[in-house]
Amino acid sequence: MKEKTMPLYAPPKRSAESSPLRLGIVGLGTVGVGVLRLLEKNAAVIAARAGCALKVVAVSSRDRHRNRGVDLSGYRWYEQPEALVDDPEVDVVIELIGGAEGAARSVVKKALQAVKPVVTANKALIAVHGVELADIAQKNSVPLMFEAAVAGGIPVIKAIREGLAADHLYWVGGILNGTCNYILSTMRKTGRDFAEILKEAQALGYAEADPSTDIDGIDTAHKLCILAALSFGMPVDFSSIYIEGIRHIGADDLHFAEKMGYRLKLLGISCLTRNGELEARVHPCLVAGGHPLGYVDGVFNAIVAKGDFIGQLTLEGPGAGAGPTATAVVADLIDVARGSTVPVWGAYHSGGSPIRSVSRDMFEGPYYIRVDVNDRPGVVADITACLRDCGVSLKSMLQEEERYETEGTFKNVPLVFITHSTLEASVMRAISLISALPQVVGQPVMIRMIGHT
Ligand SMILES: NC(=O)C1=CN([C@@H]2O[C@H](COP(=O)(O)OP(=O)(O)OC[C@H]3O[C@@H](n4cnc5c(N)ncnc54)[C@H](OP(=O)(O)O)[C@@H]3O)[C@@H](O)[C@H]2O)C=CC1
Ligand SMILES: N[C@@H](CCO)C(=O)O
Repeated sequence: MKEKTMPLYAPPKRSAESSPLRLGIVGLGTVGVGVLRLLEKNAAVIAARAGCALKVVAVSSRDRHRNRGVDLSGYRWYEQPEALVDDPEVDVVIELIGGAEGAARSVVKKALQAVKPVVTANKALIAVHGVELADIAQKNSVPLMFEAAVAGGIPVIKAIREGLAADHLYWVGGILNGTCNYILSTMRKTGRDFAEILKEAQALGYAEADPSTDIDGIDTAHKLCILAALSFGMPVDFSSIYIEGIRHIGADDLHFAEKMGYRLKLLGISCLTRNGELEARVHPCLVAGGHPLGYVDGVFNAIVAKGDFIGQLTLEGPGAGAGPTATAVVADLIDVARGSTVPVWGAYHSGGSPIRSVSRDMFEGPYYIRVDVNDRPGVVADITACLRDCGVSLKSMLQEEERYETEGTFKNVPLVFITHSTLEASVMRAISLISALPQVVGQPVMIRMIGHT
């Protein structure tokens, strides 16, 4: 057995048992203000569970004069978030700025180097610089906590790192971005426009400062990177994760998916392959009816974990927004106050390079392929010949009544094919042959699928 490399963490020193744990918050946006409100409203229950009061003493944000709807007069204000770390009365630093670089990174690094516990909701930072930060935290025996970084209010990090600590997990993934799930499920239910629904998600405080981070799948990949690291006990190289967002998803594909008994979700999926390699990917995915992820709608997130002894476990709840995210941040603060901590990646190990995901050629599963064609005799035979030549087996096919404009005497119609489980490399080859057929209009659309379990 490997020697444990991380000494036990001692709770931050307070002047007396009864004295409060003193907090400094950098970033007073959706989550920062949510944390202030929660700490104030639930102060008594939080103190009872933490063993001491949690008291905010200092804050920092960009604009001192912005009305945030909360009274900040009782806190010391820092123009520079790094200066807050130097405040000797700040026991714990709470980073709620966001972003993998800039002030968020320098504040967290500085706090850990100063042996001040850090609580953050910043998945970008942990996914991209987690290895470096975890090394500092472990070297200094200081907690680096990030429950809020994955799936907002769902305590998934605690569940995986502590609740499932005894099991060998081999699959973990799910719906990890509230904004995308809100957009896709609202589009499906209302038929409304993508851009309009995105604006709504922004107004509700779900979206990242730059919402392309959400809709291009990057936020999901950040969270997946953290989940995979915790599930498989070692850091994951973020740059190796395959990422595809939801910009290209149109009403047609939502319609066909529904008609064929599937729901379209943006999923983050990570698993160990038959060869024991890591597979980590983010992409829109058709989920079969009856699958636990199929009916998770709106801003809700859900995570499925599979392990040798647990079997399959699903956690579902609000994945974004001020209230849910604040509960995760404050739960971490309570752990810090109690002096309880766990190794950052869930296992005591001596470090090592982050593991990389296999490439997309190796992905395996069923696929949905939509091809818009000029409806001439033999077109289906030509397409299925391409699939046959690439070793791709068909499970089902759908052709609706023609709905497209006429072109000459033949109409353009969408054909939808669902394949049996197959290698992505074969599907990509087949699609490139299909797109070269003269009857094919535009580019075929390919969407990955997962089955019932
Ligand atoms: N919103 C959500 O539902 C969730 C968010 N998160 C994560 O929580 C973190 C915060 O997100 P959220 O509250 O939504 O973000 P917001 O954009 O609402 O707030 C960010 C805050 O950081 C402040 N800020 C930005 N740059 C600096 C800087 N250089 N120095 C000091 N303060 C700065 C801003 O200041 P000012 O207000 O003065 O402009 C603002 O108050 C992010 O890491 C995000 O990914 C995690 C889970 C859910
Ligand atoms: N922008 C993120 C916030 C929660 O991490 C989301 O929509 O899920």
